[in-house]
Amino acid sequence: MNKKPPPDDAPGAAVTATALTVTRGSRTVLDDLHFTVEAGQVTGLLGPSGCGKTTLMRALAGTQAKVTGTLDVLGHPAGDPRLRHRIGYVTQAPSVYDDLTVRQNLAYFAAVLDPGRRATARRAEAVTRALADVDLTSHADALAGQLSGGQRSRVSLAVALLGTPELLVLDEPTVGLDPVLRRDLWNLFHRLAADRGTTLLVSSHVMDEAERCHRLLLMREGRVLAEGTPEALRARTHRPTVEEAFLHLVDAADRPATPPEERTP
Ligand SMILES: Nc1ncnc2c1ncn2[C@@H]1O[C@H](COP(=O)(O)OP(=O)(O)OP(=O)(O)O)[C@@H](O)[C@H]1O
Repeated sequence: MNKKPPPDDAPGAAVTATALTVTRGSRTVLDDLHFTVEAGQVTGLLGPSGCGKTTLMRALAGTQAKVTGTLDVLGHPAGDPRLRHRIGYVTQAPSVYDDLTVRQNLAYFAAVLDPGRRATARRAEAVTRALADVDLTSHADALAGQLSGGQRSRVSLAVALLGTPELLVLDEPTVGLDPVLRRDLWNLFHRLAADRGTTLLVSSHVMDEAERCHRLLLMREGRVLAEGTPEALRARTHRPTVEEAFLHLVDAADRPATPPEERTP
């Protein structure tokens, strides 16, 4: 699994949320969230479908309307134009051009990020590196439209890696991938954190992916149920797996508060 421990001299929080609330339509979809995402670590954002993971990621990337509270990202308010090149956000739907090859897709996005003739060599280098990062070098000349779903989502990830972002926000990047590709991607996430100091926030609704993360944000129904390392969550709940810890926390949250007269002294 290659889950290296985070460095001892971790540089603090890359993201800090205080009273973060988001409404969509008439619904409060994120309700008074307080959490941090530690810099240089892989943080898993886990919770059932519909709990608000995508909404939280959109808020971080600055693409979500009706956000209140404080959301500080790399020292700036979320959505600040200065963050544009410092964050890589990969949505669930791969954003690639089907009629271009993998390399042409990357070259196109590289030209948007780093335009001009003088940057030609730098762009070529960035494209080659991003292709290698996601293990698509051998498919560089294939049309994106002829790739499998997993390969297409890796092209999207490669696009996000072009600008060497400090914060990578990945919305369910391993959905639909076979176990070998899932393992390879998690290894890549850990290499990015360990070798480049990248901060990663990776969402998933598959609880077994939790064990691969340095830290977790467990969400449910628009709230953060728990935050911490997988080890701490297991220890706190006396459960052997994060999945069981999560279910225990859900049950505890659902249990009506014990009336005072029934409490043991
Ligand atoms: N455009 C919208 N208008 C109103 N409500 C929305 C809109 N988009 C999403 N929602 C609601 O917001 C809630 C959170 O959705 P969100 O997509 O953030 O959840 P999620 O945890 O990412 O789910 P999934 O794992 O299925 O992608 C859901 O209850 C959803 O129905």
